[in-house]
Parts: sequence; C-alpha cells; structure tokens
Amino acid sequence: MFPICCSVRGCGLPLASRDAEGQSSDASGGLFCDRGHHFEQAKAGYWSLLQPQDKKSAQAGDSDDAVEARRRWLQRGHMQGLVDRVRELAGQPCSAIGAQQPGWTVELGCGEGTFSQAIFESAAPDHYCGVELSKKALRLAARSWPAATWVLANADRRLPFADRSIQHVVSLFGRRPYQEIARVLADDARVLVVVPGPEDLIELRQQAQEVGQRKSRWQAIAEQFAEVGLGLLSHEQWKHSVSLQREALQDAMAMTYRAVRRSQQQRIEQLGNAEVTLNAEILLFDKASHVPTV
Ligand SMILES: C[S@@+](CC[C@H](N)C(=O)[O-])C[C@H]1O[C@@H](n2cnc3c(N)ncnc32)[C@H](O)[C@@H]1O
Ligand SMILES: [Zn+2]
Repeated sequence: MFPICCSVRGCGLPLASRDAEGQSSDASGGLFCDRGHHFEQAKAGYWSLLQPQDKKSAQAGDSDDAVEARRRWLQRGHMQGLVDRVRELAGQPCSAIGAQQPGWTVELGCGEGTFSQAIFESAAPDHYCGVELSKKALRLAARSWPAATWVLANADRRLPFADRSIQHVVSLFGRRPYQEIARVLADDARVLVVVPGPEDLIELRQQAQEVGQRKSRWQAIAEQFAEVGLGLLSHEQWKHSVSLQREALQDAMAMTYRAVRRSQQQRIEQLGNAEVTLNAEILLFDKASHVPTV
C-alpha cells in the first residue's frame, strides 16, 4: 500500500487499512489513522482525502471539458517522444534507494492518467500515487490503471505524505508546490518537472491572441526550487512539429490555454489543418546536489 497520510487538519498520521476488529486487512473497509479518522475509497477507485477547507483553490482543477480534451489529445500519440524521454529520466537510478527498489513516486496534478500510466506503469506499478483535484480526471485515471493509488486532494495545500518519505516527485504540466515538495522528498531523492516550452503551440497562440507570447519559465522554477534546497541537475527542451486536423487543434487549445476567450476560440475554429510546434522543457532536480546559480 502506498504510504499516504491522514489529511484531517493537524493530524497527518499514516493511513492503514483495518477490519472491524481493528486488525490490518485489505483496503475494502477504508483507511484509518491511529486517531480514528476514516477515509473511504470512491467507487471509481480513488481515495478522497480532500477536506472541506481545502476545496477552494486559485486553480480549482481542470473543467470536465478540458480533461476530456486532454485525454483525446494524449491518446492521439503526438507526445510519444516526450513520454519516452521522461520515462528514461524517471527510470534513472537515484542514490536515495537501492538499484533494485523502485521507490515511491508521487505525481502532482496527474490529470486523467494517460501520461502517468505510459511513464510509470512498467517500472513500478504499485509504487505510484497520482494527486489530482478533478474527480472527472481521477475517474478516468483509476479506470485505466486500477493498480496505482489515486488521491483526490489539493496539491497546493498540505500534501498527504510524511516528511522525507518520497523518492520521486513528478509534475508533468501539473502543480509545483515547492515547499511541500521539499518537505516530503527523501534525502538524495529526485524531482522531475515538465512545463510547456516557449514555442509550445506558438502558431495557435499567435492565431488566437494575434501576438503569441514566447515565455520561458524554467529559470523562475529553478530559482524557486533552489530556495528550498532543490538543485537543478539538468534542463532540456523537447520539440516536435506536427500537422494537426481541426479537432486536434481545438483539443490542444481547450486543454492547455484556459484563458482563451470565446472570440479567440472562434479564430481557431476557422482554421483547417495546421502545422504546429509542440515544445516542453524538462527539468530534473535533486535534494542533495549543490544548488547552482541560474
Ligand atoms: C495541464 S493538466 C496536466 C495533467 C497531466 N499531468 C498531463 O500532463 O496530462 C493540469 C492538471 O492539474 C490539475 N490541478 C489543477 N490544480 C490542482 C490542485 N490544486 N491540486 C491538484 N491538481 C490540480 C488539473 O485538474 C489538471 O488535471
Ligand atoms: Zn488522522
């Protein structure tokens, strides 16, 4: 069982499964902490650890439409090159764990799980936990990959993991609560971050906003992470050019740039096929390495 902790405010004790007599059992009766707080597994297969006070968020999680658009988009396979590279990086041995042990992997803002499963299923099927705020996304994720642990929680609040208990924290276009990441990360462990690169969908953004902005985010992220003792090990770009049909173009915009206004959306809808750039930046951090200036 993935080591998750109680999310009741001020508690944070480890969660374990018990039967009616208080003996350890499978998780069908729910999870308990030693203070008696109890969590049920949703029918769809995820654990709801979301507390009422944590529901509100500046980022309330993706809308159902955006989640569905992302699933359709990822299943078209245009991001396979990125999946392969991230899988390679995520599979590199980490000095915090023995070479034979997979270590615990937590993904923050895991979405509907297509990426998660493609990257982590073969290496560590029962050592992965996806954290997500959209129920719709978790339902899809848990249906596709039931052996993983899926948690409904707000990744911008306290993460439901013990201090120094996690060997890999991953954010693929997801959340990056750097102070909490530093707290839960084991010594010598790794953080892998993927964010859209400056050229990502630039052709569409130019079309939608008339002037597409090329903004690189990696330095600001590296600076934030350095503040909490996470040193940048590597930074690389992934870039791929692809010819997209109208439906794919619409999904690409719907899943990523939520601020696109209706009038801008209409400009995209007028497009037929288009040649589009996909671009991501891949950052790898560790807790032990020397923190360089960026
Ligand atoms: C751009 S999507 C990326 C999803 C997935 N990692 C992928 O690459 O397909 C960002 C995800 O973060 C989730 N999210 C947003 N705010 C969140 C929060 N505070 N806590 C947890 N998840 C959050 C959204 O619901 C969405 O699924
Ligand atoms: Zn508790």
